[in-house]
Amino acid sequence: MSNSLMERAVAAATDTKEALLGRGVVGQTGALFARLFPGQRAVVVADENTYAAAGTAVVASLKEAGVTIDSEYIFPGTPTLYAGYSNVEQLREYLRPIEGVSVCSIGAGTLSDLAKLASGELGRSYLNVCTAASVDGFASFGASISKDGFKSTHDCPAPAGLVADFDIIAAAPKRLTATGYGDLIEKIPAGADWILADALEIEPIDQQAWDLVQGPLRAALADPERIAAGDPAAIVGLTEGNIMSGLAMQAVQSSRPASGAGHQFSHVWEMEGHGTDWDPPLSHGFKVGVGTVASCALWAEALQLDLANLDVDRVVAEAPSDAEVEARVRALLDPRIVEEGVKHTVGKHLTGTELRDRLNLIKSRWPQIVDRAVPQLSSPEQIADQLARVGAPYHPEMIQIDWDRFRLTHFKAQMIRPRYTILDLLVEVGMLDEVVSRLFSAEGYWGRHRHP
Ligand SMILES: NC(=O)C1=CN([C@@H]2O[C@H](COP(=O)(O)OP(=O)(O)OC[C@H]3O[C@@H](n4cnc5c(N)ncnc54)[C@H](OP(=O)(O)O)[C@@H]3O)[C@@H](O)[C@H]2O)C=CC1
Ligand SMILES: O=C(CO)COP(=O)(O)O
Repeated sequence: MSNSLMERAVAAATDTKEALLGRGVVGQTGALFARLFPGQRAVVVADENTYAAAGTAVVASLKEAGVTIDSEYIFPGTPTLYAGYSNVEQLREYLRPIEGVSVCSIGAGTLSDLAKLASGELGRSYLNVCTAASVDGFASFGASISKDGFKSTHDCPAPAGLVADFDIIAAAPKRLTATGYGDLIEKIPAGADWILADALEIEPIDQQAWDLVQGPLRAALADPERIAAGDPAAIVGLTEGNIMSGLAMQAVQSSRPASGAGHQFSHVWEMEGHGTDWDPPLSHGFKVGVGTVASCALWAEALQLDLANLDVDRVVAEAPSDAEVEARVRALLDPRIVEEGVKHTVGKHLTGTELRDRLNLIKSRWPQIVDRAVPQLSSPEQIADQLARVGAPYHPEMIQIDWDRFRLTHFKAQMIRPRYTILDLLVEVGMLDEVVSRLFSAEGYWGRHRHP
């Protein structure tokens, strides 16, 4: 990636002033901290695993730059730290009485989100040293935290500074690199979801954010074998791709540029607690990867539909009422997340004239949507092949999601976020049931791929 693209991304960011990416840049952490937070002392936040990966180098660099270390706040390494709100509160209350400090956190997705939200709730900015290329959330504007069982992105500022040392990141366990690939590859169907929302005048594409994510995406995903082998050059692309996605989310203060229906599959499983008690826990990117295959399979079916000849009168007449939609959500979703689900699903459900107007727009714009979405998308077979080559799961069986549960996730995923995706289009045209049945029939993608 050109330096100028990263510079443009940081310039577009609202909170991040500097991002240092390169080999050995951990040694510049102290100088960066001193530039960003002049006169402040540092609270080093890590857990035992991430401290082992980079703690000594970070502390040495802070000291060398003359930064006073107020204290170290180290979460236990086992059980694996969870992105739960109680951990945010614990860290926030530790920090609250200490004046004149900023956090220098060391970690991957979970630790960085805990530091981000705890700092954000105190109105303080912070700096993160990334220990793996495992997520796109390092530079994003919000923190993905579970509160009362519902995992969502909590608004809070992104870090003022980021350090991504490729030597540290390349040495992280291989599963973390494969998980970062899973998070990144969903930007392919997420882009198609955004094209759809743009064409239907629901959420216009922000060209700058689009370019930051989609520009370097294909190159970053191009060589899964080299990424799996830990080749530093290939891991550079993956790290940059994920950080650019975070900067794009920051620029538009929304996860839209980086997250579509494929992510929603992952969020459902996470909110159901699937794999959170495994050792190691089932990662975000592994779930997102399987969700990406599912999303591309849905898109492939949708593109075969003749929506330019949609019978709008029939669809409006057969559309369910709000009460029927609510009953369906209540029947499907886990009790812990059902109220949020009802709010989002009923909130975006259209009836009557509003539905008619939307359907007429779908009908008239469908040829244009197909023309724009086709070059953006990959087939589910291609996505599964790329995930297999990087060493990430590409089939629900590989993450212990059984068949019925997987099929039902196609419906639940539409219910947990307000974001308009391919799932919402299929719901509005009254064809989600039919499309899912086809996918799971003997001829459909999942029928033909019953096992990995
Ligand atoms: N804010 C946002 O926009 C986004 C947030 N997320 C969130 O990020 C979280 C997932 O983050 P992810 O990075 O996948 O997982 P974790 O941060 O949980 O890290 C996974 C494991 O790797 C360990 N680890 C990290 N780096 C190293 C290293 N260099 N050497 C050895 N072990 C290491 C961690 O140790 P330890 O447990 O000790 O930390 C942990 O056991 C989820 O909560 C997800 O929702 C995901 C995408 C976007
Ligand atoms: O996980 C995310 C990006 O990787 C974002 O999640 P949301 O789409 O729920 O904001």
